[in-house]
Amino acid sequence: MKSIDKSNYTPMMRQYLTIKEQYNDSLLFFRLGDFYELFFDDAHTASETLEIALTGREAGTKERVPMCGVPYHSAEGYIQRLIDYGFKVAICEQVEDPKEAKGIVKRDVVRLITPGTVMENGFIDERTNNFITTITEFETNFGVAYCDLTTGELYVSLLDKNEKRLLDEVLSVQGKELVVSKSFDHESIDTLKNHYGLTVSYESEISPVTGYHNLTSDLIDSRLTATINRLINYLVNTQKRNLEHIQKAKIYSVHEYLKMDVYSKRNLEISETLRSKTRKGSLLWLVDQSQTAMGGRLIKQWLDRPLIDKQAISRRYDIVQAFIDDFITREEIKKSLKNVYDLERLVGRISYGTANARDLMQLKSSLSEIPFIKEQLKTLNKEQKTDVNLDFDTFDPLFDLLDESINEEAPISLKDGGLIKDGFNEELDKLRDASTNGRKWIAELVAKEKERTGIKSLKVGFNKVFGYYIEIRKTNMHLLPEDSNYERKQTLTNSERFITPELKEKESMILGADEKAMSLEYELFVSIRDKVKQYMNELQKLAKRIAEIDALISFSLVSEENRFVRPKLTDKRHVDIKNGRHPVVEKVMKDSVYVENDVTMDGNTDLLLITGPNMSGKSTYMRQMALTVILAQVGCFVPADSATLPIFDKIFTRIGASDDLISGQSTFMVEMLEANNAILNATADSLIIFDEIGRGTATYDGMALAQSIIEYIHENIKAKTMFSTHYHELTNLEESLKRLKNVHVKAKEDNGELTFLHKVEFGPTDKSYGIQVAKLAELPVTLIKRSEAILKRLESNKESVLKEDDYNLFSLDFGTEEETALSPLSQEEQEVLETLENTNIFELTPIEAMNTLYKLQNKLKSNK
Ligand SMILES: Nc1ncnc2c1ncn2[C@@H]1O[C@H](COP(=O)(O)OP(=O)(O)OP(=O)(O)O)[C@@H](O)[C@H]1O
Repeated sequence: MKSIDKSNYTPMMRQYLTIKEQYNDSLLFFRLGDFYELFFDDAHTASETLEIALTGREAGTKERVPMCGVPYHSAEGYIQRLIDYGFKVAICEQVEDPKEAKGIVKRDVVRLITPGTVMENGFIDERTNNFITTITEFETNFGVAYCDLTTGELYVSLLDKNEKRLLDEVLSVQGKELVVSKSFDHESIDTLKNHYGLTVSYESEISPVTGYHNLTSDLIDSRLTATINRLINYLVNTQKRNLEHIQKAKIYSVHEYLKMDVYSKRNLEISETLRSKTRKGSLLWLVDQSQTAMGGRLIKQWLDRPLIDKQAISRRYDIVQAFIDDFITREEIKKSLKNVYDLERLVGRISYGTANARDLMQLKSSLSEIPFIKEQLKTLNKEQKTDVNLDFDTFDPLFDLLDESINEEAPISLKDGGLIKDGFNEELDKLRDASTNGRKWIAELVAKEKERTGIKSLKVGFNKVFGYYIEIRKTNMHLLPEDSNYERKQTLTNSERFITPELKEKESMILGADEKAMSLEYELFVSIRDKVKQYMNELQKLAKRIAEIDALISFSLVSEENRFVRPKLTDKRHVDIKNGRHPVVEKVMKDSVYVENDVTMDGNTDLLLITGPNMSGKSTYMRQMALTVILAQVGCFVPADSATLPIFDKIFTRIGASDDLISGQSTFMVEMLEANNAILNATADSLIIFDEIGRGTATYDGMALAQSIIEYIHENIKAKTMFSTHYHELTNLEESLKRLKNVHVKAKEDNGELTFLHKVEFGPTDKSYGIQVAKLAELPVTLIKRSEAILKRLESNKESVLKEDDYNLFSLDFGTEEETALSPLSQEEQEVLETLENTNIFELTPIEAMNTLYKLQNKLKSNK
């Protein structure tokens, strides 16, 4: 907002402007009575985004100030919408009692809600972490830290100073917000902001914040500490409260995990599908059958960071196997887990001070299951020789405390009573008795007065203006004895309302007791909540253990349901998958059966060159391999009859549609950049998957590039590589490259009808069947015939290159002579012919040729 001369404004507006100056990049929700109001530009933005009316307010100046507002009690939904759009919202409240205010009521921002700092339950997906990330630049490194404020998890790492890796890491975390210093001026920030819509916030301070020293006390490297401090400073400054639940920072290194760049993760559809961006249809969707939100979040984290440590992977296999073998125990634990709530986020809310009585009830319900789960796991460890971590408490005293104190039917509100059980606190019981006795006295009074006056319809009511009253219908007024000590309070159309001194006396006793009880209940509740807080670290540990058990049970369920097998991890560089499947394609196939395929790369084979018709299943075969490796390295079983696999260090993929990772680049350029990335970073322990690399340029260029990339990998990198291509000429490489094998996906042609068999076999394919696929796509018969004729000519030509005079454009036969003779050419038809005449077919790639034909055909169709 431009700087404004405040002197012309009313005092309230001046107060607004002063506060707004400090929150320039946020929408300021300014509390006025029962509304949060927004002014000036904020009002324009909010009214457009929220589709609410834009009004104006007198503010001392000539023109009214633009304004819009939302009721404070329903503000949550509006705030959520703004946060979803990537805005930040500063909540400005009255911070003193208006009755005590001298002049204008003091107001201040009590909290800044940003996409990475939302705590509210309904705002965020319960099965996804809400991470906020930070980057700090050092001489030779980037420090990266991220935190989920709702669960308190905190991670930190040092990366080599490489922009691409930095971008990859930040995108891998899938944070909702990024915090950097204002001076952090790197291209990747623009990419993250503009291309990926990440909210970027600024925090300069990296000196330690008081009270949070323990988070970094284990860190020896001052760069890690500085990185974390920036994040903690930002969180404390925005939340303006104690964030005790943030856990000690966990140091990680990207070298401890299977590396995949963001492009590969997206293309392999690990946590969402490429097209619809939904969870359904992704690998995560398939393997997440967890019972708790914590388990769900952990599976997502695992899929993002598969392991490379054989022992750690095998430990997970052992537990998955144990849960398959002892499915009775698994079912028992599964049933128990259904009653376990999101402990991590509950603890977050307890520490944050926003937990209500229902949250504590959820905690109690969760704790009630823990002793049983622990017993079951103990037996599992003993009988199945597993290594499930049992170093967690069963929290008996905490359970007892919650059980004695919190009312099972407690309301959400903390101020209206009903939170605490009878018998928990003597004083509360007394107050409740007083209130109950008072009410009993009133009930007796009604009976007594009815009897005395003979008025059957006499009743006692209550309203906020004058409390308890006796009500008598006007038609019965003559029955009221003269000596009644009734004092008239209100006359209605049909009745009169009275009070009596005794009634008022009891009333003040009841109301006094109620009020005292409610505030005592609140005090008791807060003190119980504070007691729970003391168990915070232990509860967080419990949450971790439960999440792991839940995730491994999920793997066992998925493995059993989908016929997955335990992989054999080998130290040799062998891949031997028998009857492997693409787990997600198989799962969603309804009418047909997935054709199982082997992947065989023994110690002497590094590259599989895959040929086969379009649509035969080349990409699916390669994706199947990548997903199998990922599943194996997260500790899940894999979709095959048997699988022997090495542990891969990195996966590189270039599959399918063009990606928009690096904006402003052509598909071919992106493809080359990705190929280069793989070539520079892959090792002999990596897996490279290249789908038709080189197809995006002219045939000979593409083929030459594809061949040299294959040769380079074969000679210099020796990574296990799957390379699909339509350049059949490349299959000859098998003769010269010893560690390359041809495989092809089979298809069958009967009387010109093509059937895809999806079966992968050794050897090159004999034909590409491109024209048959075009036929399946129902291109016009005349066009298909013409391409068959051209193909024949090309195939009969030994040099496989058409000479100009082999190919007379004017002999094109798209219709009978009579048809063309009868109708003179329209303008469109004329243009089609001219384009054809002027097109140099020898400069076109097959795809460009298809596109050209498609456009021409559309032109002809539009002419009809
Ligand atoms: N093993 C299989 N069993 C059953 N169906 C399969 C199998 N593999 C692939 N398919 C089906 O065939 C379709 C095409 O597969 P895919 O995209 O892998 O072909 P492609 O050979 O890579 O094609 P193109 O060369 O045109 O890119 C898939 O959508 C899938 O439904």
